[in-house]
Amino acid sequence: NDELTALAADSKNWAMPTGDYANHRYSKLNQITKDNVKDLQVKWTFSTGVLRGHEGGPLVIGDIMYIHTPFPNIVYALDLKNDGKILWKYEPRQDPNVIGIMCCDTVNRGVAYGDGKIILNQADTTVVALDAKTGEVVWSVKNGDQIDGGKGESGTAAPMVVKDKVIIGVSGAEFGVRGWTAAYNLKDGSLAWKAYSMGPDSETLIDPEKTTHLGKPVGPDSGLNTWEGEQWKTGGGTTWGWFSYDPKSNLVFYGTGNPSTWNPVQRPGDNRWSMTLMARDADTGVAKWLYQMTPHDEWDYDGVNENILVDAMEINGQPRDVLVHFDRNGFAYTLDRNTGELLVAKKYDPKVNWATEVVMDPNSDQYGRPQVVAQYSTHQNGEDTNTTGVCPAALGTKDQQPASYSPKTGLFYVPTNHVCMDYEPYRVSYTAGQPYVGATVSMYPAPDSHGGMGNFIAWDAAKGEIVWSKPEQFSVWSGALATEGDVVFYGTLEGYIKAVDLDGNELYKFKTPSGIIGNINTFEHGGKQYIAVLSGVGGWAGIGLAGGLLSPENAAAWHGAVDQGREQGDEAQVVGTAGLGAVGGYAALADYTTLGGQLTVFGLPD
Ligand SMILES: O=C(O)c1cc(C(=O)O)c2c(n1)C(=O)C(=O)c1cc(C(=O)O)[nH]c1-2
Repeated sequence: NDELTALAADSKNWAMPTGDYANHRYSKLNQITKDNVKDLQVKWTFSTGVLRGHEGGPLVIGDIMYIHTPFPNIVYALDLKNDGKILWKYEPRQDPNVIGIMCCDTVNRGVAYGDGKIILNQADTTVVALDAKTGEVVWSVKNGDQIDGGKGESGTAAPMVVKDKVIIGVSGAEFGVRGWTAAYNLKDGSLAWKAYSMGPDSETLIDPEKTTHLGKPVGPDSGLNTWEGEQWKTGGGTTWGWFSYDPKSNLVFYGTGNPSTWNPVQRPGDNRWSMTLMARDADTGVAKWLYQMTPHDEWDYDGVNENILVDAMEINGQPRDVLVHFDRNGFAYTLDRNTGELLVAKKYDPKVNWATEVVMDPNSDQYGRPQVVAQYSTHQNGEDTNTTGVCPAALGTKDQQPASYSPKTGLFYVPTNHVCMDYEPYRVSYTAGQPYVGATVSMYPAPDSHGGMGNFIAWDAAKGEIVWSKPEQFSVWSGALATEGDVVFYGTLEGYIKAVDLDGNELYKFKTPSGIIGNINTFEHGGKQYIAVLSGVGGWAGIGLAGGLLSPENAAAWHGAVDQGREQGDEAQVVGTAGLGAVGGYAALADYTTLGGQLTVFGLPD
């Protein structure tokens, strides 16, 4: 999309949720520098009027800022010439029952702009195009199934506009949804293509001869033959993360999530193509290459995290056009993005213990596969056995919180989790629209470390090495921003926005009204650079606060809803394992912050 490419290239704007097609989240703006960032002041604020977790961040196009909220997914257009005066507001009417089928809070990761329209992917999976000037509905399509009597599909992912299409993902692997990605025509919302994560080739848009996995054709019905019977029909592999796009190859990149259920004993096989990086032609949806990072997942290590595209990265003395992906499973992958060749796969947290390594020898029959440590194999330990001390926890060394890449330093700045877990699989039966989880999880800070649950790190993706690591008390659940002013920003679950220098030294912090799980953005208006962020604690890590689950009564209700069919334990155990294990792990957050959606805009003194 030429208009969008031009808008994104002008650093005054923040025209796409991901900053640019390459997902760099880097800005060439350089008025705010490592020397003056300590002087930052709050310029104006805006309450969204909505509680619960605020993910994503504002878009800025010219004089207008667009922000969105979690359910009910309100969109505001704010006037930058007038301290955020409301130009228009759009509030969709949605069935509130959708709240009950969202696994990890009622989040939404942002709206996209294209062709004079703002595209919203609603919780109930309706996709709406709004006139960017007036907020009027231009078109609206029902993307997923119906909530009542449906399969449990919901929407949280940010759309990406590519050429004349908008790419949309789906959530619901905790409900046995079979994941897919759809492309709609930007003009009128008609469906251009839809590609399932598993199933027959005609539905996965996989060409048995031309689509490759680690350089080899995948062969017929590869999305069927690593499943038992019809299990692929409830196979998970949802697509709720970030998209990236390379105009040179016309490929769209994204990852697929966990196979359903979380109980691995119940679904033998590699469960292709869950946990897979996918490169698809933007016009047709046909897959060029696939790479499954975690065959037969046993830990809920969804593969949906962002793919950051870097041109001509020097690897072993050779320039390669790469894709860099920090997976939930604790390995950071560097691949040739044109061929899917695996170049680097290294742990980005030294505590990762479920696998020793990813095999890099193309001649080995284990090529590309993580080498699982038997002690941490929840499958080998079996149903109703608690596998303890697995690192990372189910929410991964990194979850949805996107990293940033600085072309200036050649390094990645990565918000991470430093959390381990106990995981006990149990048998579940599938009922459409009902939870299909199949494991009880509890989480805690990585043992024998700094005691905190997060680190903010700098990563060298050519070498596969941590350059520096800054400990944080809680997981860093916000997206990072790197800038040409040699400052890197991120937010914390307690609510701080923090600025660090290129060595990770803290230069500035400010406590916003609620925990930050949004992504930090920057823009220029009236000749001045600003920093903008949404506060509003929640997401999976903050579900105890967002879902009100910190009391035994509420936790039991939630636990009962999500872990249906499971016997309840004592009160402490119920709270500890509620919210799919996050409530107990992040309980101390309640000492620092509480709910509230707010935008804060920072700038230098006049
Ligand atoms: O499997 C799914 O469909 C699905 C959906 C979502 C979501 O849409 O938010 C999350 C997850 N899984 C998930 O595994 C996860 O860790 C997670 C964290 C968050 C969040 O926003 O904090 N969402 C989700």
